[in-house]
Amino acid sequence: MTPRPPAPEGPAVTAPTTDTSLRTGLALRGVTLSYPDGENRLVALDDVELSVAPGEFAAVAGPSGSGKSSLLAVAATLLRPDRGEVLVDGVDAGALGERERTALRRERLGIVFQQSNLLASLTAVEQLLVLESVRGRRPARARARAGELLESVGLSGAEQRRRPHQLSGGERQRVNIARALFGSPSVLLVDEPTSALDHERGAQVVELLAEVTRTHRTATVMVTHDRDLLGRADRVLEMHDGRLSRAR
Ligand SMILES: Nc1ncnc2c1ncn2[C@@H]1O[C@H](COP(=O)(O)OP(=O)(O)OP(=O)(O)O)[C@@H](O)[C@H]1O
Repeated sequence: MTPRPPAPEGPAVTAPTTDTSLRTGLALRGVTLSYPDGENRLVALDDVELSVAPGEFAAVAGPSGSGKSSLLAVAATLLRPDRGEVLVDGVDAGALGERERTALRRERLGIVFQQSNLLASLTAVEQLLVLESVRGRRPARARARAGELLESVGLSGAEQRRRPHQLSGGERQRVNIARALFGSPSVLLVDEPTSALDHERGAQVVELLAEVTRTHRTATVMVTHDRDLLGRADRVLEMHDGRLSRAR
């Protein structure tokens, strides 16, 4: 009997999906997620299908408790689904070990959380540069890129030198977006970006997200319960009891 060649090593990067629509951007296929609930389990995501292409801005709306944050946590590879696949640029996150998943997250995902999690003691530009100690880009280059990114989200040189408490809620959210873009992610995941903002500031942040999706070619998913903010999205999806359907 002829011995078989050894199986290729390493993450699923070496074995991308054959479906070309899933090779770039984000895809969730048949994703089901449940949480323990007493004797039973509460189904938070029920057979969810979602593909978002590079340069596409998808918004997910839905009432409180419908599963929006769970969707983002699974897409961010922070929670493993019970069933189904999460593909980032064609890489199946479920096939990766913990370390490789962390690397995937760092290299390909940008995440903007609902609560601004900026570090109180750092200026806006330092919020981005602190990530650099992990990535090892040359300091002068990193500083220049951080400055450019912050400028592109509308923060002047003076604002870039301020600490979070010296910035408005909208400005802090802009820093969060610039920080998420700093690693040049393929996928941008945004959780309720406007919950701490008034309507006008909220609309400006969503406009910015639409713009960065175009210029950075990210596959962007924003979840929100604010229906007034959906106009700028290329596609709107509706979440209800863990099921995702297209609204427009
Ligand atoms: N860690 C957990 N353990 C148990 N149940 C959970 C957990 N996290 C969420 N749930 C439940 O799962 C369902 C979906 O919650 P999820 O937070 O994803 O909804 P959501 O649409 O983001 O809600 P909101 O808009 O209020 O943030 C809810 O019924 C919630 O109570």
